[in-house]
Amino acid sequence: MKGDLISMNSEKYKRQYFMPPEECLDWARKEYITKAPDWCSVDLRDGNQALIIPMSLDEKVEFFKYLVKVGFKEIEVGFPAASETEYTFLRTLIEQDLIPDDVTIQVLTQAREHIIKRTFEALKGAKRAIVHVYNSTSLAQREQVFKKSKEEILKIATDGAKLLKKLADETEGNFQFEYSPESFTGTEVEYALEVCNAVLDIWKPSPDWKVIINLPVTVQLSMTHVYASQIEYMSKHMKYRDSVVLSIHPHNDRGCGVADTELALLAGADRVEGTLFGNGERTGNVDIVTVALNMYSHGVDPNLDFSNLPELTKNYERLTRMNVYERQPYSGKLVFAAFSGSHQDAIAKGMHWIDDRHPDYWSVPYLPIDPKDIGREYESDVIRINSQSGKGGIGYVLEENFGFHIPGKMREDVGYTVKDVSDKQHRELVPKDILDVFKTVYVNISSPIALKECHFIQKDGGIEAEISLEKSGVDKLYHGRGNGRLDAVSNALQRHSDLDYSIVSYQEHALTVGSNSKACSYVAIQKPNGTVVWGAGIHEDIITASVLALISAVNRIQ
Ligand SMILES: CC(=O)SCCNC(=O)CCNC(=O)[C@H](O)C(C)(C)COP(=O)(O)OP(=O)(O)OC[C@H]1O[C@@H](n2cnc3c(N)ncnc32)[C@H](O)[C@@H]1OP(=O)(O)O
Ligand SMILES: CC(C)C(=O)C(=O)O
Ligand SMILES: [Mg+2]
Repeated sequence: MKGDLISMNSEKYKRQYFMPPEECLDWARKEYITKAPDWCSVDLRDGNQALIIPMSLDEKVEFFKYLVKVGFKEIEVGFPAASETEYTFLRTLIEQDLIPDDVTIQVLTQAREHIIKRTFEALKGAKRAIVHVYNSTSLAQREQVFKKSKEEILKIATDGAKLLKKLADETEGNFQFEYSPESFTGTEVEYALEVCNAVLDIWKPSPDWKVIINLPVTVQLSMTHVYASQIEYMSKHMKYRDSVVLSIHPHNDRGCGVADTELALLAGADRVEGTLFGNGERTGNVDIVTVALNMYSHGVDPNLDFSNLPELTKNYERLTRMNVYERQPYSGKLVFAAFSGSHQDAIAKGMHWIDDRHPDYWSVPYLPIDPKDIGREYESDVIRINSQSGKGGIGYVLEENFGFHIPGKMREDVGYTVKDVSDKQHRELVPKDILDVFKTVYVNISSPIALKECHFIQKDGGIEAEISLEKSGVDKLYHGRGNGRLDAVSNALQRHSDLDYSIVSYQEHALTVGSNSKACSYVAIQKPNGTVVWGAGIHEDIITASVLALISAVNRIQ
């Protein structure tokens, strides 16, 4: 029942897409994408046309170079008839010989005579180019924008195709053609096929001169399986199929750009047009970084190099004035970050498992790929500490950054201490903060008792300790005897005070990070009521480190 306050009304909507006329579900039986498609970046065209401030000439040149560096072999560089900058950019690429031999540029034009002519003018001197022509074919565009019949819309496409052929014949250069029935997802599938086949009949492609037919998700109107079925239908029924590169161009209106791309590849698509980080009209074009790295995580080489994704992200943000969302797959600042304790624990154990067993494949819980492969750092990107964190993650930070191998039981104690600081201060703690907390609370604690000196002699099969301690500004000597040095010191301490405890844990190791000449010891003492208190000591001398750890624990009792 609709209440007075509800102003949304789903009844005003109906589905605007068209299912293919026969069942097309072969794609559903395929499990994963087994080889990289041909990639075409449309950052400099579709991405650029969606920016608040389109890129300047210099910015486009710089962006083009990054796309080449990433490994794109086809790059849609613009809509040369759109503006002076677009035109000049294309001329700059050609005249300054900025296009590598293994890269083909692509330009977009509407199927309108003067725009196609202007496009060919802009292409003069290009050794090679893909000329991409489009017109809208959807029911909505036919009825509302063009007010033309199906036959008239088909004629726009075929007239455009004829003009491309004519001008390409008259212009020096190696031209490949691409046709897009724009707004394909709102077009009756059989009609889209008829238009594409009519264009192909004009171009008459061959295996040596293939034509690209691009079936865009201009606007995402359906669930992903519908698009997959549409692509499968088009692939099965398209004429000259062996001479056609079947391309897709998903947008992301329903948030399914990546899913559409992946299922369309299963359904027979050969080529993907998209952008870095999913920039593009409205909700964007498909994010090629995500599709490529999804493939990579399945063990398939995407043929694109994202090994320094943080740098690419930074340059992209600078040049487009857009922000990459923190949770954008692979590239977002937080996408490898684990704040929560159980995730951190599993990641830390997984990383040790990888290190210890040296497996030749990656498998770490919560990390679908190795962050290092794309230039991310475990230390700063993965384990991040706040009040949701746990002993595993906090111990991992202290170990990886500062070399402390804190005993398992002590980790729990340190974990609660550290997360409590984050909780009270209501902020994330960086590794240096965590080190500060650890040192302030546990290490070389010298109040109320401070160690001044300590000497040992071996006597009558045991060890005698003489320790000089300062308490309340007064130095005093204490003597004790035990089986070992620590035992002797502990007995000295207990004989001359009202302290009552027993040592229940002792561990030590060399500190290999930061200072390689120091040792760290950890001591746990237990009071008669069962309470366990930990202390740590750091010193050049391993014995002194252990005495400092004991005194730290004793001081923490008081
Ligand atoms: C889905 C996409 O991303 S498609 C790419 C869209 N990108 C852009 O449009 C960016 C660049 N575009 C431009 O700079 C301009 O639109 C231009 C230079 C191409 C054309 O500008 P203008 O001549 O001012 O016309 P405008 O863009 O308003 O186009 C409207 C006319 O083109 C027609 N038209 C639009 N697309 C097409 C097409 N693909 N084929 C044929 N005619 C078309 C419209 O029906 C309309 O015709 P009308 O004048 O008879 O009413
Ligand atoms: C020009 C076409 C391919 C386009 O950008 C779209 O349909 O989204
Ligand atoms: Mg588009």
